[in-house]
Amino acid sequence: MTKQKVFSEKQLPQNIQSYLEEHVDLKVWDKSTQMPRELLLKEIKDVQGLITTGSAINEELLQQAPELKAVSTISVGYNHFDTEAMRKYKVIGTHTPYVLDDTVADLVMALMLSAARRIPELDAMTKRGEWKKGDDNPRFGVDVHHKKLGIIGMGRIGETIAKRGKNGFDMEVSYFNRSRKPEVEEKLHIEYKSKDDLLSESDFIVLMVPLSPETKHFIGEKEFKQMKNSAIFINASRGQTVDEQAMIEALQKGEILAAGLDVFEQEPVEPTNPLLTMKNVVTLPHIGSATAETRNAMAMLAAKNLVAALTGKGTYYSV
Ligand SMILES: NC(=O)c1ccc[n+]([C@@H]2O[C@H](COP(=O)([O-])OP(=O)(O)OC[C@H]3O[C@@H](n4cnc5c(N)ncnc54)[C@H](O)[C@@H]3O)[C@@H](O)[C@H]2O)c1
Repeated sequence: MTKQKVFSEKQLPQNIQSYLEEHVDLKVWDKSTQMPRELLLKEIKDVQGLITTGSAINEELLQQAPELKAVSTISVGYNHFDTEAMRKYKVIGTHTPYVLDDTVADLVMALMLSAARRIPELDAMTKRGEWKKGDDNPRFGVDVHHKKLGIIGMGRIGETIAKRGKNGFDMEVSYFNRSRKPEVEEKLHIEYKSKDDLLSESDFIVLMVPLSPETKHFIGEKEFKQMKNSAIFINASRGQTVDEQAMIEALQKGEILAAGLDVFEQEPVEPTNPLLTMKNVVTLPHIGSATAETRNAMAMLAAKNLVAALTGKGTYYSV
């Protein structure tokens, strides 16, 4: 039987490429740079499967891929999928939940600690040779342990962060979510709060909702004003869940103390973005799941998802 054609717009580790080659006729974009859209549109004309990381899977693309049956993203967020258009064209979408939860939660803790203890700012100061003997008050940060942690979005990753906050740092953890999670409340001894209460009472606010029309600018001017002036805000979800201009103003006006950001409204972030020059903002280039082990696990899951979706054998995580 002839193998189905699959295109991967991302280079894959050798073991995953070998796995795919056993099952499908694989072609890979062999450069480490982002594949230009027009080339992707050419490559997908006669394929049944596509492996992607963030390209828009929309009507424009689907129209040009008459044989496409499944698209597998190496990510858990799938806001780049136009799910309605994919349903219309009968194209299955798959993603990679669970395998990255601990890695993203670790990064969120790193952002909390870095912002609270001013790690990047003081690391840079130390390396500039500006560490002088004397009073160290100017280098004081704030504690993380025993503080109030409010998590917005108590899903797979939110729960993993709650566990770390509660068990690792003795924090008082509360959450806001679309639906209450009594089993998680009981298991982790955490409390459900309204969005308003969570925003006004938490010392650390972590945003972990998926990006959707409903969550675009989920945190904006009103929400920043509700936060304590001492609050530290962390976003590791998607840049557009936050009104970035409102966040910049909140930081400039001292309405919140600091922020830790893995994601931005525009990625890569523009070099002129005011957030990049603020000492009380920790900035990262969207590396939530970026460890060798986890990216490998995500790529393998994406490969298995795609093979299962194309062959109808086995299970896959559909979006
Ligand atoms: N920074 C990174 O590299 C990185 C890595 C992985 C995931 N993410 C982002 O994190 C998101 C969450 O991942 P997850 O695996 O925990 O997803 P999940 O689906 O398990 O959890 C999301 C939670 O948000 C809740 N939610 C959705 N809309 C809501 C709303 N309007 N109001 C309140 N709650 C709402 C859901 O009920 C769910 O409990 C992903 O969609 C992705 O965008 C970022």
